[in-house]
Amino acid sequence: MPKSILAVNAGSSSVKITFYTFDNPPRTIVDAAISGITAPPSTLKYQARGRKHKEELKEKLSTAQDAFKYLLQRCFSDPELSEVASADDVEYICHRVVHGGDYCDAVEINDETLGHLKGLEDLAPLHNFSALEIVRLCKSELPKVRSITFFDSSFHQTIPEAVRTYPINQEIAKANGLRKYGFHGISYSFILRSVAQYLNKPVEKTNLIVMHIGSGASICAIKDGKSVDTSMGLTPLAGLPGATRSGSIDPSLVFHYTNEAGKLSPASTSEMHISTAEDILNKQSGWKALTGTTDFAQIAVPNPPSEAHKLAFDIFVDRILGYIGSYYVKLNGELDGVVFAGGIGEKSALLRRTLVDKCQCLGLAIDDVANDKGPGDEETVKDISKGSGKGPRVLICQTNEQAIASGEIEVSTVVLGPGGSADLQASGFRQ
Ligand SMILES: Nc1ncnc2c1ncn2[C@@H]1O[C@H](COP(=O)(O)OP(=O)(O)O)[C@@H](O)[C@H]1O
Ligand SMILES: CC(=O)OP(=O)(O)O
Ligand SMILES: [Mg+2]
Repeated sequence: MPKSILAVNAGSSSVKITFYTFDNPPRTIVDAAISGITAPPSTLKYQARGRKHKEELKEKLSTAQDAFKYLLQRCFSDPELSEVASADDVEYICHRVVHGGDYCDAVEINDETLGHLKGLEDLAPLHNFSALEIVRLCKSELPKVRSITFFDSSFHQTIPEAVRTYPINQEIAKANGLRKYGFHGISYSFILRSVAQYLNKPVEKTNLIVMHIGSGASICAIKDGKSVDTSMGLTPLAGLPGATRSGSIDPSLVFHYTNEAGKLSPASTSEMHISTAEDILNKQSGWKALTGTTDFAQIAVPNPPSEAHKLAFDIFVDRILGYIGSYYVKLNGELDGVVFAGGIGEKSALLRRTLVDKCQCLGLAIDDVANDKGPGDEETVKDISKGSGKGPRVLICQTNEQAIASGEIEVSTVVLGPGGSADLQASGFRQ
């Protein structure tokens, strides 16, 4: 029987997996996701062969690894999916890894690349550790299957030097790799391709401001099909606030928060060295600190349950507007569209309307009916702009980071060969 490709996306609050056929082009066999890992009970979404299923899970899945094991078992034990019954049916596992340092391309996992990636774990404390734990699990429990890692940061290698450089001592900056990397690049790559196709424009002539806003939130300015700026930085902490992240703050705040903040966190292990300050800003801030919930669906409501919920909403709107204004100027006002994506961007009509109403001076306008309805299940891109087509479009894109494995997006030079015969050496994987 032909083998399959498994794609894994470990986000900060969710794990999503998709099995694809190893064909050209690949077809989806099954999509399964667990969300709400940081706000139990977790929810399972499962979709295969036209069957759709959603359930609240009784099992306590508090880590990405537990969620991944659960999802894998669920797919392998589905009697209707004979083509993915065990690890023997899988040719490759494609992992989304958030921080890839200077890697421009995907890499195949071996002892050397795994060692290199381990060195980057501290730079994405909510992500790389979990993703690499899944990589390690696959290595030990599915040893015959080759693992390929794709990086969120690769898409942003085109950011100009003046934008990616922090104004600090450059010897120290270069020695320690201290620069803006940017993340959510696998998603931005998928969105760029999908939106360019939708607008009937060549990718290399497409100019967009894209928001990927979920538990982690970022925004990206894309000029002529290339990332020219993005709100996240050295780590995914910079820029917009998120479910548990503060986003950008005055760096000096760390020294005034508490004199304990510089110490290593009690949660630090020999695997992960994160300071109390990093723990507070990454895991104990954002919506959780302001309102007690990490679920933005409880915040983005017409009548917020408390002043704190309203404040959280207003803060998010304020920070996003700041970036839209800045990126509009950086793109010289030459904009094909503003795109909403990610869990919040795709689902919150209220946030989209509030933001677009405040961007009228940029020529943006929203169609309330289309906005309230949102995209249909099979609709990757939906136009929610008001008006005849003049001015930048306002779009929703249902992003798909697992599509890294489908070969449809150009995260790197990697091409999974036709008919399932991938030649890793020739196709640009570093081994
Ligand atoms: N209807 C909704 N309105 C507003 N926010 C929502 C809604 N549904 C889900 N969300 C938000 O989307 C987040 C998940 O986004 P997602 O991009 O899937 O997660 P991750 O960052 O883990 O990849 C949830 O934590 C929740 O805050
Ligand atoms: C980079 C990042 O924050 O990812 P996620 O939104 O999946 O947590
Ligand atoms: Mg995500």
